[in-house]
Amino acid sequence: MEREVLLSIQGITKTFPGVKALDGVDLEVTQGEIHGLVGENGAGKSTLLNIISGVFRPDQGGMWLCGQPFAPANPRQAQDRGIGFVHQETALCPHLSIAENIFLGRAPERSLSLIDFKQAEDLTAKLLREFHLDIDPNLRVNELNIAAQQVVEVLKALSSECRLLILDEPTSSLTESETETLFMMLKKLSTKGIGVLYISHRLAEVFRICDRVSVFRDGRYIHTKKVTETNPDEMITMMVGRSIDNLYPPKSAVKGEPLLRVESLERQGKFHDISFTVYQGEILGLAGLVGAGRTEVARAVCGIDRCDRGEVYLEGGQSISTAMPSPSPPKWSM
Ligand SMILES: Nc1ncnc2c1ncn2[C@@H]1O[C@H](COP(=O)(O)OP(=O)(O)OP(=O)(O)O)[C@@H](O)[C@H]1O
Repeated sequence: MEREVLLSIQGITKTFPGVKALDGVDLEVTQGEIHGLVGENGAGKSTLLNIISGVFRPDQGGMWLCGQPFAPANPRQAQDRGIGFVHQETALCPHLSIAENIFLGRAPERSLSLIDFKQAEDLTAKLLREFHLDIDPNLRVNELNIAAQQVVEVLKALSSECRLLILDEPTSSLTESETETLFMMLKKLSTKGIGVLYISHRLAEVFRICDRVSVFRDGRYIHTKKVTETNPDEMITMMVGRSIDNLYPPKSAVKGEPLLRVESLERQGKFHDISFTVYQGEILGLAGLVGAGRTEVARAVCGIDRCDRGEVYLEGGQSISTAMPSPSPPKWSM
């Protein structure tokens, strides 16, 4: 079934002193779709989001929301037309409650223009229940972790009857289970017909959550594809503008001497059975989501935090104790 176009962007250009951030870009988001926007750093994604949300005015080009011309002069106008924005860093008031944040600037009123806090609280509780979120609407935002704050941002956008929700790198500070909660919310929004524009550098997420994905490169719109009809390699090729074979230079298959060997490192509740070796001339990445234990492992290897079990060996087989935090990190012999 053809979905109706929610947001249509045509020929948008935006120049900052010395740089053309957007060069005649087009984009179409349909109702109820989760639309990924990907591109390398500096591709122009944030500039476009800022134009849609009324922060910047374009130099050229036009936008249409539900078929009507859309040219917000400021974020308030964009919000009034149904644009919701969840920022990478949440923009909530930390000392106000969840309900107060959600209804800030447009709280329900009683007689004599007094704010009806009870109604704001009830409406917030209803929104939270709708997403199966067991959070007290009266909690102050500074008592919430980043994930819960982001949930509040999403609910804030929804309570203002948003038609298009824009999320900019929403999972960068979330754990795996928090990411799942966010995805559950986004799926639910899409079933209500709300369009979602999802900006992320994490292609695996884009392929998991999005229906279609658009690629930008150097301020230009490149292509839009259904995620079922493309793959991460093709996306990367479009993002960087050359074949994926050239993306990373070939590496030497010959390993140098082992410099650091970590064996069965364990710290209760933090990480378990971590073993790896780093060889001369090698770059070893520790990947994982927030809360996966990467920082904790690195701190333990450096002797900053203690471990319950395991060994760390330096070049030449010298073992360093991981049982107690070192007064000073071990000296690496290079
Ligand atoms: N306010 C600004 N003033 C001057 N130049 C800017 C401004 N905002 C963005 N730019 C420039 O415009 C270009 C596009 O930047 P933009 O932030 O939109 O890219 P992006 O795709 O969002 O990158 P990232 O993924 O790193 O956020 C870059 O060259 C950037 O330096």
